[in-house]
Amino acid sequence: MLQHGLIVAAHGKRYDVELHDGVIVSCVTRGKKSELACGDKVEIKPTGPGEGVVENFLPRSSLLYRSNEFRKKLLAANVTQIVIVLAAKPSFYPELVDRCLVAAESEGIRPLIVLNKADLPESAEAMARLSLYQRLGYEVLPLSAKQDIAPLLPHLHGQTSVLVGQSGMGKSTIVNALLPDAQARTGEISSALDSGKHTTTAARLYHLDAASQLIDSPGLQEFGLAHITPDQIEYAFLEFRPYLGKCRFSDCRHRSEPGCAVHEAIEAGAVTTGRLSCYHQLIDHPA
Ligand SMILES: Nc1nc2c(ncn2[C@@H]2O[C@H](COP(=O)(O)OP(=O)(O)OP(=O)(O)O)[C@@H](O)[C@H]2O)c(=O)[nH]1
Ligand SMILES: [Zn+2]
Repeated sequence: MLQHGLIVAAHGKRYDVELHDGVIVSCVTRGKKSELACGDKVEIKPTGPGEGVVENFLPRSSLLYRSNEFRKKLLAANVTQIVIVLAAKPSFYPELVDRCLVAAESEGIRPLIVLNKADLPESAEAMARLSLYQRLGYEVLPLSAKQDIAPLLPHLHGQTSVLVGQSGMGKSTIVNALLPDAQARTGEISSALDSGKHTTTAARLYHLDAASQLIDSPGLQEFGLAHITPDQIEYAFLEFRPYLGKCRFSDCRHRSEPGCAVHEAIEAGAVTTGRLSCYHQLIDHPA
C-alpha cells in the first residue's frame, strides 16, 4: 500500500518523508532515481519501522535548481516564493541577486529580497543599491532578524518559501527566530530514526502554520544557471520585456547590433547599463 508524503529533508540520497499524521519516515529512492528535492510530494512504500522507499513523486508546481556544465542540484520543489537573504556585512555578491531573480522568474516564483541586519549602519548604503530592484517592482524588505522577525511574517503567510543566500547573511538566525524549536525538532528527527549523523542535509522544510511552509537551504555562494536558455535569461530581466522582439535582428543580444530596441531603452532611461551588462555576464557565463 502506497502512502502519500512530503519530503521535509534531503540528505544526499536519503529523504525524510512526512506522512499525513506527522510521522517522519526515512526513505531511499529506487535505483538511480534520486532527483528529488525538499518540498516534493511523494508516494512511498514502507519497508520497515520508520523506513520506506519512494515509489513516485507527484507533478510539481515549480522546481528550483542550480547547475553548472556538469551537474544540476535540486534546491526545492513546489515553492511559491524565493526569499533572497542579503546583508550589508559581510557584503553580498550582487550578481547572486540577479541569478536568484532569473531562477525565480524562469519558474514563475515570486521573489522577495530581504536586507537582513538592517540595524547595522552599513545598511543604508546597501538599501540604496537595492533600490534598483524596487524600481523594477520587486519588494525589498529591511529586517533585523536578531531584533524583530515580525515584519517578515505577513510575507511568509500562505506561501511555501525557500530561503537562499550566501553564508553569513543570517539565514539560520531567521529560521531560529521563526521557529524557536527548530533545533530541537532537528534533533528529534535524527534520534527517532536512529540513522546516525545527518551531516549532508541539503535543505529542510518547516511548517510555520497550516498554510505556510519554509524551506531552508544551505548557504549558496554560487547559483549556476546552465539549465536556463539565453532567451529565458533575457525574459527574466523584467524591464527588457517591452522591448523584446523589437530589435532589428530577431537574434539580437543587445551588444553592438544596429537598431537595438534595448539600447534605445537605455537612451530613454528605461533600462540601466548595469542590468544590461549583468544580462551579458549571465548569458556568457551562465554557470
Ligand atoms: N547585527 C545583526 N547581526 C545579525 C542579524 N542576523 C544575524 N546576524 C549575525 O550574523 C551572523 C551570521 O548569521 P547566521 O544566521 O549564522 O548566518 P547564516 O546565513 O545562517 O550563515 P550560514 O550558517 O553560514 O549559512 C551571526 O553572527 C549573527 O548573529 C541581524 O539582524 N543583525
Ligand atoms: Zn537588441
